[in-house]
Amino acid sequence: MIHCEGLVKIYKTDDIEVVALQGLNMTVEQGEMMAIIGNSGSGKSTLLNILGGLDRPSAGQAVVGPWNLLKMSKEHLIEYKRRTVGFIWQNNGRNLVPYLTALQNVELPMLIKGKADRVYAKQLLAAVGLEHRMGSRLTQLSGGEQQRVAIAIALSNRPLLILADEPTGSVDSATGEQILDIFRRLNREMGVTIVIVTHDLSVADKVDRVVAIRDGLTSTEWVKRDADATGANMADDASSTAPIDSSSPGFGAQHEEFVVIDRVGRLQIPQVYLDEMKVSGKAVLEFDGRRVIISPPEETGDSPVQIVEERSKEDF
Ligand SMILES: Nc1ncnc2c1ncn2[C@@H]1O[C@H](COP(=O)(O)OP(=O)(O)OP(=O)(O)O)[C@@H](O)[C@H]1O
Repeated sequence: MIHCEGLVKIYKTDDIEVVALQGLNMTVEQGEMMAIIGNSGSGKSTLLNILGGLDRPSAGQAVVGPWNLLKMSKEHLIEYKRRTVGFIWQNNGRNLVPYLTALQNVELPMLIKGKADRVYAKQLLAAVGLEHRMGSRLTQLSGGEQQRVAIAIALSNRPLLILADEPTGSVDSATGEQILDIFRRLNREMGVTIVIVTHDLSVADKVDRVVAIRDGLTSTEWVKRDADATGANMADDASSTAPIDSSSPGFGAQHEEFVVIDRVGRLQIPQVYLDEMKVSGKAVLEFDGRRVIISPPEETGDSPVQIVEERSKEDF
Protein backbone atom coordinates (compact mmCIF):
# COMPACT_ATOMS: atom_id res chain seq x y z
CA MET A 1 0.00 0.00 0.00
CA ILE A 2 2.76 2.44 1.01
CA HIS A 3 6.25 2.23 -0.35
CA CYS A 4 8.89 4.84 0.54
CA GLU A 5 12.42 4.49 -0.69
CA GLY A 6 15.27 6.92 -0.18
CA LEU A 7 12.71 9.53 0.82
CA VAL A 8 14.25 12.96 1.39
CA LYS A 9 12.58 16.10 2.68
CA ILE A 10 14.55 19.31 2.98
CA TYR A 11 12.95 22.41 4.46
CA LYS A 12 14.54 25.65 3.34
CA THR A 13 13.93 28.76 5.39
CA ASP A 14 16.01 31.83 4.51
CA ASP A 15 19.62 30.63 4.75
CA ILE A 16 18.89 27.52 6.79
CA GLU A 17 18.26 24.04 5.40
CA VAL A 18 16.78 21.35 7.59
CA VAL A 19 17.00 17.77 6.31
CA ALA A 20 13.92 16.31 7.99
CA LEU A 21 14.01 12.97 6.13
CA GLN A 22 17.40 11.67 5.07
CA GLY A 23 16.60 8.84 2.65
CA LEU A 24 13.93 7.00 4.59
CA ASN A 25 12.71 3.54 3.58
CA MET A 26 9.42 2.13 4.73
CA THR A 27 6.77 -0.24 3.46
CA VAL A 28 3.26 -0.63 4.82
CA GLU A 29 1.08 -3.48 3.65
CA GLN A 30 -2.54 -2.99 2.67
CA GLY A 31 -4.78 -3.62 5.68
CA GLU A 32 -1.94 -3.18 8.16
CA MET A 33 -2.28 -1.10 11.32
CA MET A 34 1.10 0.23 12.36
CA ALA A 35 2.66 2.94 14.48
CA ILE A 36 5.62 5.25 13.93
CA ILE A 37 7.50 6.38 17.02
CA GLY A 38 10.55 8.58 17.47
CA ASN A 39 11.94 11.52 19.39
CA SER A 40 10.72 15.01 18.80
CA GLY A 41 12.16 16.35 15.55
CA SER A 42 12.95 12.89 14.13
CA GLY A 43 10.71 13.46 11.09
CA LYS A 44 7.49 11.62 11.98
CA SER A 45 5.06 14.41 11.12
CA THR A 46 7.03 15.27 8.00
CA LEU A 47 6.58 11.69 6.79
CA LEU A 48 2.88 11.70 7.64
CA ASN A 49 2.33 15.02 5.86
CA ILE A 50 4.03 13.65 2.75
CA LEU A 51 1.95 10.48 2.86
CA GLY A 52 -1.19 12.60 3.27
CA GLY A 53 -0.32 14.75 0.26
CA LEU A 54 -0.03 17.86 2.45
CA ASP A 55 3.66 18.29 1.72
CA ARG A 56 5.85 17.35 -1.23
CA PRO A 57 8.97 15.21 -0.86
CA SER A 58 12.27 16.73 -2.05
CA ALA A 59 13.60 13.46 -3.53
CA GLY A 60 13.24 9.70 -3.40
CA GLN A 61 10.17 7.59 -3.86
CA ALA A 62 6.83 7.78 -2.06
CA VAL A 63 4.11 5.62 -3.53
CA VAL A 64 0.67 5.02 -2.01
CA GLY A 65 -1.33 2.44 -3.94
CA PRO A 66 -1.28 3.63 -7.57
CA TRP A 67 -0.25 7.19 -6.62
CA ASN A 68 3.32 8.43 -6.98
CA LEU A 69 3.44 11.31 -4.51
CA LEU A 70 6.64 12.78 -5.94
CA LYS A 71 5.40 13.10 -9.49
CA MET A 72 1.73 13.74 -8.98
CA SER A 73 0.16 16.80 -10.60
CA LYS A 74 -1.72 19.34 -8.44
CA GLU A 75 -5.04 18.05 -9.75
CA HIS A 76 -4.17 14.44 -8.95
CA LEU A 77 -2.98 15.49 -5.48
CA ILE A 78 -6.39 17.02 -4.76
CA GLU A 79 -8.04 13.84 -6.04
CA TYR A 80 -5.71 11.73 -3.87
CA LYS A 81 -6.51 13.73 -0.73
CA ARG A 82 -10.24 13.52 -1.43
CA ARG A 83 -10.44 9.84 -2.24
CA THR A 84 -7.57 7.90 -0.75
CA VAL A 85 -6.60 9.34 2.64
CA GLY A 86 -8.30 10.35 5.85
CA PHE A 87 -6.42 12.44 8.41
CA ILE A 88 -6.81 12.53 12.18
CA TRP A 89 -4.92 15.09 14.23
CA GLN A 90 -4.26 15.56 17.90
CA ASN A 91 -5.88 18.96 17.60
CA ASN A 92 -9.56 18.40 16.90
CA GLY A 93 -10.08 22.05 15.98
CA ARG A 94 -8.53 21.28 12.60
CA ASN A 95 -11.29 18.80 11.81
CA LEU A 96 -14.41 20.05 13.50
CA VAL A 97 -16.84 22.95 13.39
CA PRO A 98 -17.85 23.75 17.01
CA TYR A 99 -21.35 25.14 16.34
CA LEU A 100 -22.46 22.15 14.22
CA THR A 101 -23.73 18.85 15.64
CA ALA A 102 -21.67 15.66 15.46
CA LEU A 103 -23.83 14.46 12.56
CA GLN A 104 -23.56 17.77 10.67
CA ASN A 105 -19.79 17.68 11.13
CA VAL A 106 -19.60 14.24 9.55
CA GLU A 107 -21.92 15.31 6.71
CA LEU A 108 -19.97 18.50 5.98
CA PRO A 109 -17.09 16.97 3.98
CA MET A 110 -19.66 14.89 2.07
CA LEU A 111 -21.60 18.07 1.22
CA ILE A 112 -18.45 19.80 0.01
CA LYS A 113 -17.94 16.93 -2.41
CA GLY A 114 -21.54 16.97 -3.63
CA LYS A 115 -24.17 15.25 -1.52
CA ALA A 116 -24.40 14.21 2.13
CA ASP A 117 -25.11 10.56 2.76
CA ARG A 118 -26.99 10.76 6.07
CA VAL A 119 -27.36 7.01 6.43
CA TYR A 120 -23.62 6.46 6.04
CA ALA A 121 -22.81 9.41 8.35
CA LYS A 122 -25.00 7.82 11.04
CA GLN A 123 -23.35 4.45 10.47
CA LEU A 124 -19.94 6.03 10.96
CA LEU A 125 -20.97 7.74 14.20
CA ALA A 126 -22.42 4.45 15.40
CA ALA A 127 -19.15 2.70 14.46
CA VAL A 128 -17.24 5.06 16.78
CA GLY A 129 -19.80 4.57 19.58
CA LEU A 130 -21.56 7.93 19.29
CA GLU A 131 -25.03 6.86 18.21
CA HIS A 132 -26.48 8.64 21.27
CA ARG A 133 -24.64 11.92 20.68
CA MET A 134 -25.30 12.50 16.98
CA GLY A 135 -27.44 15.59 17.67
CA SER A 136 -25.04 17.14 20.19
CA ARG A 137 -23.05 20.20 19.24
CA LEU A 138 -19.31 19.77 19.34
CA THR A 139 -19.03 22.10 22.32
CA GLN A 140 -21.23 19.67 24.29
CA LEU A 141 -18.90 16.74 23.66
CA SER A 142 -15.84 15.68 25.67
CA GLY A 143 -12.36 15.67 24.14
CA GLY A 144 -12.53 11.90 23.60
CA GLU A 145 -15.97 12.14 21.99
CA GLN A 146 -14.75 14.96 19.72
CA GLN A 147 -11.83 12.78 18.69
CA ARG A 148 -14.28 10.01 17.81
CA VAL A 149 -16.24 12.46 15.64
CA ALA A 150 -12.92 13.30 13.96
CA ILE A 151 -12.40 9.59 13.24
CA ALA A 152 -15.89 9.35 11.70
CA ILE A 153 -15.11 12.42 9.54
CA ALA A 154 -11.83 10.91 8.41
CA LEU A 155 -13.78 7.87 7.25
CA SER A 156 -16.49 9.83 5.46
CA ASN A 157 -14.73 9.68 2.07
CA ARG A 158 -14.30 5.90 2.44
CA PRO A 159 -10.49 6.20 2.45
CA LEU A 160 -8.13 3.28 1.90
CA LEU A 161 -5.63 4.85 4.29
CA ILE A 162 -6.03 6.62 7.63
CA LEU A 163 -3.13 8.76 8.85
CA ALA A 164 -3.32 9.71 12.52
CA ASP A 165 -0.89 12.20 14.07
CA GLU A 166 -0.84 11.78 17.86
CA PRO A 167 -4.54 10.75 17.93
CA THR A 168 -4.41 10.05 21.68
CA GLY A 169 -2.17 13.01 22.53
CA SER A 170 -4.77 15.16 24.22
CA VAL A 171 -7.03 12.61 25.90
CA ASP A 172 -6.60 10.59 29.11
CA SER A 173 -5.18 7.08 28.90
CA ALA A 174 -8.56 5.28 29.20
CA THR A 175 -10.01 7.40 26.36
CA GLY A 176 -6.81 6.89 24.38
CA GLU A 177 -7.21 3.15 24.72
CA GLN A 178 -10.84 3.40 23.60
CA ILE A 179 -9.78 5.36 20.50
CA LEU A 180 -7.13 2.78 19.62
CA ASP A 181 -9.69 0.00 20.04
CA ILE A 182 -11.95 1.84 17.58
CA PHE A 183 -9.04 2.06 15.12
CA ARG A 184 -8.44 -1.65 15.52
CA ARG A 185 -12.07 -2.47 14.89
CA LEU A 186 -12.25 -0.22 11.82
CA ASN A 187 -9.04 -1.77 10.56
CA ARG A 188 -10.41 -5.28 10.94
CA GLU A 189 -13.98 -4.63 9.80
CA MET A 190 -13.42 -2.10 7.00
CA GLY A 191 -9.91 -3.24 5.99
CA VAL A 192 -8.62 0.33 6.12
CA THR A 193 -4.83 0.68 6.43
CA ILE A 194 -3.91 2.77 9.49
CA VAL A 195 -0.64 4.59 10.21
CA ILE A 196 -0.38 6.23 13.62
CA VAL A 197 2.38 8.66 14.61
CA THR A 198 2.73 8.76 18.37
CA HIS A 199 4.80 9.27 21.49
CA ASP A 200 2.42 6.94 23.31
CA LEU A 201 4.26 3.62 23.66
CA SER A 202 1.12 1.82 24.85
CA VAL A 203 0.03 1.98 21.19
CA ALA A 204 2.40 -0.94 20.55
CA ASP A 205 -0.10 -3.14 22.28
CA LYS A 206 -2.74 -2.41 19.67
CA VAL A 207 -0.85 -2.40 16.37
CA ASP A 208 0.76 -5.08 14.18
CA ARG A 209 4.09 -3.30 13.92
CA VAL A 210 5.98 -0.35 15.37
CA VAL A 211 8.67 1.44 13.37
CA ALA A 212 11.09 3.82 15.06
CA ILE A 213 12.41 6.82 13.15
CA ARG A 214 15.71 8.31 14.22
CA ASP A 215 17.21 11.39 12.54
CA GLY A 216 14.95 11.08 9.50
CA LEU A 217 15.62 7.37 8.93
CA THR A 218 13.83 4.21 10.00
CA SER A 219 16.07 2.57 12.60
CA THR A 220 14.33 -0.23 14.48
CA GLU A 221 11.15 -2.16 13.95
CA TRP A 222 9.04 -4.29 16.29
CA VAL A 223 6.73 -6.85 14.76
CA LYS A 224 3.99 -8.47 16.78
CA ARG A 225 4.58 -12.20 16.94
CA ASP A 226 0.87 -12.89 16.78
CA ALA A 227 -0.88 -10.00 15.09
CA ASP A 228 -4.23 -11.26 16.39
CA ALA A 229 -3.16 -11.23 20.03
CA THR A 230 -4.13 -7.66 20.83
CA GLY A 231 -5.19 -6.40 24.20
CA ALA A 232 -2.59 -8.04 26.43
CA ASN A 233 -0.71 -5.75 28.77
CA MET A 234 2.72 -5.29 27.22
CA ALA A 235 4.00 -3.41 30.25
CA ASP A 236 3.93 -6.64 32.28
CA ASP A 237 6.49 -8.37 30.12
CA ALA A 238 8.47 -5.35 28.94
CA SER A 239 11.63 -6.61 30.62
CA SER A 240 11.55 -10.05 29.04
CA THR A 241 13.43 -9.15 25.85
CA ALA A 242 16.46 -6.92 25.80
CA PRO A 243 15.99 -4.15 23.24
CA ILE A 244 18.57 -3.66 20.48
CA ASP A 245 19.11 -0.14 21.73
CA SER A 246 18.90 0.24 25.52
CA SER A 247 17.42 3.69 24.98
CA SER A 248 14.66 2.14 22.85
CA PRO A 249 11.38 1.09 24.46
CA GLY A 250 11.72 -2.72 24.09
CA PHE A 251 8.09 -3.74 23.82
CA GLY A 252 8.45 -7.17 25.38
CA ALA A 253 8.10 -10.79 24.44
CA GLN A 254 5.06 -10.27 22.21
CA HIS A 255 7.17 -8.27 19.78
CA GLU A 256 10.20 -9.31 17.82
CA GLU A 257 12.75 -6.53 17.42
CA PHE A 258 14.70 -5.94 14.20
CA VAL A 259 17.22 -3.39 13.05
CA VAL A 260 16.18 -1.94 9.68
CA ILE A 261 18.63 -2.47 6.80
CA ASP A 262 18.03 -0.45 3.67
CA ARG A 263 18.33 -1.54 0.05
CA VAL A 264 22.01 -0.66 -0.15
CA GLY A 265 22.87 -2.37 3.15
CA ARG A 266 22.90 0.60 5.52
CA LEU A 267 21.70 0.25 9.09
CA GLN A 268 21.72 2.47 12.15
CA ILE A 269 23.88 1.27 15.03
CA PRO A 270 22.52 2.54 18.36
CA GLN A 271 24.69 5.31 19.79
CA VAL A 272 25.05 3.44 23.10
CA TYR A 273 26.75 0.55 21.29
CA LEU A 274 29.09 2.90 19.45
CA ASP A 275 29.94 4.64 22.72
CA GLU A 276 30.65 1.35 24.49
CA MET A 277 32.81 0.11 21.62
CA LYS A 278 34.47 3.52 21.36
CA VAL A 279 33.76 3.48 17.66
CA SER A 280 33.44 6.74 15.85
CA GLY A 281 34.00 7.62 12.22
CA LYS A 282 35.15 4.19 11.10
CA ALA A 283 35.22 0.57 12.23
CA VAL A 284 36.36 -2.84 11.05
CA LEU A 285 33.72 -5.12 9.57
CA GLU A 286 34.16 -8.89 9.59
CA PHE A 287 31.95 -11.69 8.34
CA ASP A 288 32.48 -15.10 9.97
CA GLY A 289 30.17 -16.98 7.61
CA ARG A 290 27.08 -16.38 9.75
CA ARG A 291 27.49 -13.08 11.54
CA VAL A 292 28.66 -9.60 10.72
CA ILE A 293 30.95 -8.27 13.44
CA ILE A 294 31.86 -4.66 13.96
CA SER A 295 34.96 -3.79 15.99
CA PRO A 296 36.87 -0.62 16.72
CA PRO A 297 39.96 -0.46 14.48
CA GLU A 298 42.45 -1.31 17.27
CA GLU A 299 40.50 -4.38 18.47
CA THR A 300 40.53 -6.50 15.30
CA GLY A 301 41.78 -10.04 15.75
CA ASP A 302 40.54 -12.79 18.01
CA SER A 303 37.99 -11.11 20.20
CA PRO A 304 35.21 -9.34 18.37
CA VAL A 305 33.44 -7.04 20.78
CA GLN A 306 29.96 -6.58 19.38
CA ILE A 307 27.71 -8.63 17.17
CA VAL A 308 25.25 -6.37 15.48
CA GLU A 309 23.67 -8.49 12.88
CA GLU A 310 23.02 -12.15 12.26
CA ARG A 311 22.35 -13.44 8.75
CA SER A 312 22.46 -16.60 6.80
CA LYS A 313 25.20 -16.99 4.18
CA GLU A 314 22.63 -16.89 1.38
CA ASP A 315 21.86 -13.27 2.22
CA PHE A 316 25.30 -12.18 1.06
N1 LIG B 1 7.81 23.68 7.82
C1 LIG B 1 9.03 23.48 8.30
N2 LIG B 1 10.04 24.35 8.05
C2 LIG B 1 11.29 24.14 8.51
N3 LIG B 1 11.66 23.07 9.25
C3 LIG B 1 10.70 22.16 9.56
C4 LIG B 1 9.35 22.32 9.11
N4 LIG B 1 8.62 21.26 9.57
C5 LIG B 1 9.48 20.48 10.26
N5 LIG B 1 10.72 21.02 10.27
C6 LIG B 1 11.92 20.46 10.87
O1 LIG B 1 12.08 19.14 10.39
C7 LIG B 1 12.50 18.25 11.43
C8 LIG B 1 11.50 17.14 11.59
O2 LIG B 1 10.27 17.70 12.08
P1 LIG B 1 8.95 16.84 12.35
O3 LIG B 1 7.87 17.78 12.75
O4 LIG B 1 8.70 15.96 11.20
O5 LIG B 1 9.39 15.95 13.60
P2 LIG B 1 8.51 15.04 14.54
O6 LIG B 1 9.26 13.76 14.69
O7 LIG B 1 7.12 14.97 14.04
O8 LIG B 1 8.54 15.87 15.89
P3 LIG B 1 7.42 15.98 17.05
O9 LIG B 1 7.33 14.64 17.68
O10 LIG B 1 7.99 17.03 17.96
O11 LIG B 1 6.15 16.42 16.38
C9 LIG B 1 12.67 19.12 12.67
O12 LIG B 1 14.01 19.50 12.76
C10 LIG B 1 11.79 20.33 12.38
O13 LIG B 1 12.29 21.48 13.04
